[in-house]
Amino acid sequence: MRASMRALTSCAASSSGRGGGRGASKGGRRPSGGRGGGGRGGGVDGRRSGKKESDARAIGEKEKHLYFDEAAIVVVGGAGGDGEGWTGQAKPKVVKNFKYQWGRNLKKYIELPAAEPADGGRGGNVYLRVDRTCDSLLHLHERKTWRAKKGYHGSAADYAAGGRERHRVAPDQEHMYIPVPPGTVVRRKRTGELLGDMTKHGQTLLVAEGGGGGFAARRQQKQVNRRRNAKAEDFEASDIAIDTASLVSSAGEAGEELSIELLMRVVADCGLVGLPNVGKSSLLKAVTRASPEIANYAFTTLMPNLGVIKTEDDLAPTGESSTVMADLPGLIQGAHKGLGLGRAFLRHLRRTRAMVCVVDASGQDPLNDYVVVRQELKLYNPEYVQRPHILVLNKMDIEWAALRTDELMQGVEALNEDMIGVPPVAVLPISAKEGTGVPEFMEALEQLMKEEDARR
Ligand SMILES: Nc1nc2c(ncn2[C@@H]2O[C@H](COP(=O)(O)OP(=O)(O)OP(=O)(O)O)[C@@H](O)[C@H]2O)c(=O)[nH]1
Ligand SMILES: [Mg+2]
Repeated sequence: MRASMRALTSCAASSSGRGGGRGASKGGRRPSGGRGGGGRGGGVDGRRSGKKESDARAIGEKEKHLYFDEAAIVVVGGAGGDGEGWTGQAKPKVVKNFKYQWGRNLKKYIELPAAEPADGGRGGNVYLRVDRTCDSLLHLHERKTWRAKKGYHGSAADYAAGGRERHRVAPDQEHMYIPVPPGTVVRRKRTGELLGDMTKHGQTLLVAEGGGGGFAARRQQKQVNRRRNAKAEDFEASDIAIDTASLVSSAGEAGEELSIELLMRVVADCGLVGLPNVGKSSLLKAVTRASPEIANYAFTTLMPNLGVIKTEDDLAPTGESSTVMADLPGLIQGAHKGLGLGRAFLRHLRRTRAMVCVVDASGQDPLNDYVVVRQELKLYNPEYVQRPHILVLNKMDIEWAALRTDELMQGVEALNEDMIGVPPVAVLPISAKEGTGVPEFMEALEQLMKEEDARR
């Protein structure tokens, strides 16, 4: 598995639909699914009254983490183009007869029949497409409704086909592709029905189909008439316009419209969990090329960071078979109920196969910290504490932490399954800052992932 390093850029909406630059007027609304964060009110709703502020800004830098992994949008397929109305203007075309020779019984000019009115083309479909350079759903908050292009009308058939030839049917419109990050789960908003789970780069999901084009026909021609009328019967009577020249043509169908909810769960092999400020991001930095923000205060990390574990010779530029590690925001007691950043990111562990629990060995009570983290994981999802994990005792460069290593190791052994779930496969004292013990950690992790692969 591979993943690109996290760079906080919102992916460009590579849609081919009309009005790409138009911001939605009502976007930026807080997505449903009510998350905690009661204390940070004011931001979005307060700003909504602000005049023409872009929605991207309305979300506010600080509140990005509330929105980065969920979004609700409306997708609308393009309407079909209308069938061509018979205007009576199309006249038979008079052209020179190239077979004409003087003296032979051939006409000098011949008449070509008038052009048939053309059917409308199909409207564009709306697809979601996984893009690995995309790392959040933030860009979907900038625009609420995603509408694909309308189909060409029958009258534009020859223009749309780009040639001088007259076409009986206008060509189909291009489709719209909305980029989503790997690990996006898509649901129908009203019913919650699962529409797709998108994990692989390039994977597409059709979410709204474009409408069919309208038909065009002339009534006077008997043969055509029978065929055309049969087609036209598929439509409501009110859709069929009969003009003075007794033409039967129909308007294009409306495109499908659907409200969908998108939810992102990062795709990673293992997740880093622990209380805030214990050095999770520092460890990610030490073992991958990722460069997460590191600072000496709680909740430095607000959104998951991903990194690919460096290989020994670092010879895997394609990242094949490398392990992807996710650094998550810090957990606190009550996180399973939504405290801190709570449930918002606990779901990102869903796809991981293994975990790394980091505790600050220089802290007041590292063993208790470890139990708190395991309990929170268990309360959120009992299955989480059944997955294999490595316990990392970090900040061993601090003297008093190093002095109590043995005591901590023994303490861990004494913990029972009720408190921590399955025991750790390894307990490793390291210093993420200075790099001591990091090679051993990488080895243990590689071993663990190999075993996990073998088990599958
Ligand atoms: N002495 C020492 N300090 C460390 C070590 N690892 C991390 N730190 C420091 O601990 C502080 C927190 O580190 P982070 O990596 O940001 O911790 P975190 O767990 O990601 O924190 P949150 O994202 O807030 O949950 C920073 O000041 C680091 O420099 C270590 O091995 N030794
Ligand atoms: Mg961090």
